[in-house]
Amino acid sequence: MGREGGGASGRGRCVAGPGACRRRPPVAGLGGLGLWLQPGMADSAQAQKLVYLVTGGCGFLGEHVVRMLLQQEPQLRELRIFDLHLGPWLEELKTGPVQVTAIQGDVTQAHEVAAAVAGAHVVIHTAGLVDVFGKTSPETIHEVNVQGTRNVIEACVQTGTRFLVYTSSMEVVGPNIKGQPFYRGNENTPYEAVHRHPYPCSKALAEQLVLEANGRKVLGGLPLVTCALRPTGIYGEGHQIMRDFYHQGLRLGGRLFRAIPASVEHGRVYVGNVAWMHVLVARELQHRAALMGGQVYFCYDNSPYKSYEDFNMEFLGPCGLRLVGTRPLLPYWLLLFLAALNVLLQWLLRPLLLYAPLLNPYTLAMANTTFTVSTDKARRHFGYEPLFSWEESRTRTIRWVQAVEGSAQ
Ligand SMILES: NC(=O)c1ccc[n+]([C@@H]2O[C@H](COP(=O)([O-])OP(=O)(O)OC[C@H]3O[C@@H](n4cnc5c(N)ncnc54)[C@H](O)[C@@H]3O)[C@@H](O)[C@H]2O)c1
Ligand SMILES: C[C@@H](CO)CCC[C@@H](C)[C@H]1CC[C@H]2[C@@H]3[C@H](O)C=C4C[C@@H](O)CC[C@]4(C)[C@H]3CC[C@]12C
Repeated sequence: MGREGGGASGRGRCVAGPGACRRRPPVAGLGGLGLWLQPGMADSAQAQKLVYLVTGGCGFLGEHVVRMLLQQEPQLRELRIFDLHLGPWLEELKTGPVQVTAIQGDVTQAHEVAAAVAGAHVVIHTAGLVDVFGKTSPETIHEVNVQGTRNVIEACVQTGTRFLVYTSSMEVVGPNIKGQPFYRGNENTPYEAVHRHPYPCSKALAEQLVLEANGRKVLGGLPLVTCALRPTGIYGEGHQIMRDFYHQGLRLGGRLFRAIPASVEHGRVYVGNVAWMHVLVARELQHRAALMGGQVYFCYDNSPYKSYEDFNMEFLGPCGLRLVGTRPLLPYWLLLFLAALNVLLQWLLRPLLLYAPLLNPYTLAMANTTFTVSTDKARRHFGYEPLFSWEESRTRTIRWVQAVEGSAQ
């Protein structure tokens, strides 16, 4: 089978700045948080021989990947979790049959990365700075997302690790700076991937590095096999932005005000399915290197196509919030003005405090531009089917928001 590339390749331009097998379903409910409980549920009948490293393993997605690996990867012998900030929840994982090694480290430090990678069979690189709110400088975003990824690749080459899965992003493709819609497109849909914001620029550069590294000889002479997963907007247990919207709604007396037309579709995917896709890709990359090496895959599931705000209401609605208005309450030009004002305020206040509201010109453009995917490439290449139905994903997320509510009282 030939390479699938072309259209939404994401090898776009940055115009500014440096820069199938379904196994046991995860067990629900961790202290009411809806996170998964049981560590080390790997099937003991199969040989446990592989060492996996998850960078960013304590982040929103990373934690789900870690728990999913422990539940769904029978070949796992040791799981290394590498993160700048280690979570206390890691302790509970250490009692299971799989050796869990927590490594506090920084991806920008090549020697720390190399030490963590040495001896690992597979690296899942999810660590990154996700910042579209101006909290971090463009230089730092570039350093962590691009140089950090370069360090991971070099560590694989130097230490002989052959399989690398990179968590990329839909933003590698778009929405682009022209705000052109990408309507239910796939990995081959033509689209002008041109970015200006530091975050998508950094993800695009990092993804390119990962894909170009496919086939490089690692220590021992065998080829490195890489691929990149591009989630759309991830939601689910632990999603900070959902939490922010929820608290904003509570502050506004249980209301959120519609700012985006209901007709603008924004792609969303459940975190459990994104984690499952990572586990499956990591496993199948070892058997289907010729087909999967150097490929990109959008992360998808059966979550409905909706606007960003309407989608959030699927969870926030049952938790008592209401979205006011069937149309945006403010005209777009006024929203844009407020977004620009926020940028000015952020700049003025910077010496005193960090002002980083959800609304800025970039987030407004993101939310206001249709970007949805419809693809079956992951199913065709490595048998991916979502592990969680939409109903399950929704229920789990609602339960988690309700627990956030409980803990806030
Ligand atoms: N959240 C989304 O909607 C989304 C969508 C598409 C892609 N992604 C990608 O998924 C990955 C994970 O995103 P997330 O939403 O879980 O973000 P997150 O911030 O929750 O997790 C990122 C993790 O990386 C760690 N990290 C940051 N800098 C590091 C460094 N220098 N060294 C080591 N670890 C470091 C953080 O401590 C954190 O635990 C990112 O690469 C992001 O670009 C996220
Ligand atoms: C104008 C506001 C009125 O309610 C709504 C602002 C919403 C924004 C804060 C979010 C809209 C789209 C989101 C992004 C998208 O889902 C995909 C992303 C890719 C990923 O790699 C990182 C997260 C994000 C950039 C995500 C961030 C939040 C939005 C911009």
